[in-house]
Amino acid sequence: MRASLIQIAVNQDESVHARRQRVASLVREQRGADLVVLPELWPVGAFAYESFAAEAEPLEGPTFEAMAKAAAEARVWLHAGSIVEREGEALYNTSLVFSPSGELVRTYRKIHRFGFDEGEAVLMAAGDELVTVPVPDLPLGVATCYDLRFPELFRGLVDAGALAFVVPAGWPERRREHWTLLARARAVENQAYVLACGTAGTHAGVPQAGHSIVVDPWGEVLAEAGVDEEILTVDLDPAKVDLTRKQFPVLRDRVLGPQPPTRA
Ligand SMILES: O=C(O)CCC(=O)C(=O)O
Repeated sequence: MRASLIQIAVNQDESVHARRQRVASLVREQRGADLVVLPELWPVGAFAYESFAAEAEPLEGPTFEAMAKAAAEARVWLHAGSIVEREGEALYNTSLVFSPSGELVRTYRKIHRFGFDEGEAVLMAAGDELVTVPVPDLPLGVATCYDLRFPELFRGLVDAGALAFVVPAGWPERRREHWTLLARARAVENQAYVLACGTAGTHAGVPQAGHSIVVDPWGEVLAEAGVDEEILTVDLDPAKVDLTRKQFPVLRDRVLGPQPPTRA
């Protein structure tokens, strides 16, 4: 299974509309991949809090339209990162996942909002549902950015059958070491692939970490981006998850939680 992570530069000198067009064409260029992943809140910028309300979209708004079309044209599973979703008065940080026919198959509303008593934590409502995506051979568990700091969410996704985690983010440069360390930790402790796709550039005065990263179920880094816009393309072997879990069956030794489902 071939995956492409598109680490988009999110700078405020590009309009949301122009970025949407540009990203749609980058997705179309990934034809031949099985899975394409985009970062968190790439239309508006994860730290552009002052623009959240103005750029909020209904679920089936302009980003949905552009990404559904791009997924169908490229014939890929597309984790289209997240948008500021408006439902009634509430805003959510909502990820959209499309099938290769361009059908919206899953949405995920970020559960852990970042900012403590500011920013996203006060402007957005929290999701409350774990979400997995039935990609053939490699079921995905999804999480968003700050969620990476909460291992219980990932354990829940393993219990729901995830063999790989997709984590779109807009992680800031000043905590880049945490980003790569936590991505590897989630892979090692759950014996699963981690595909963590961040943003490049600077918006709202916050330089982004870049360094999108793909980690295998043994914790080896398969690919890691630099700080600029970049596309990472990696080949994943779903059998490696089963093999790692069989050869070093640490998940079987869990005392405090349920056993993950066994696969034939
Ligand atoms: O946890 C962090 O250090 C960054 C999280 C973040 O930027 C976010 O969730 O938007």
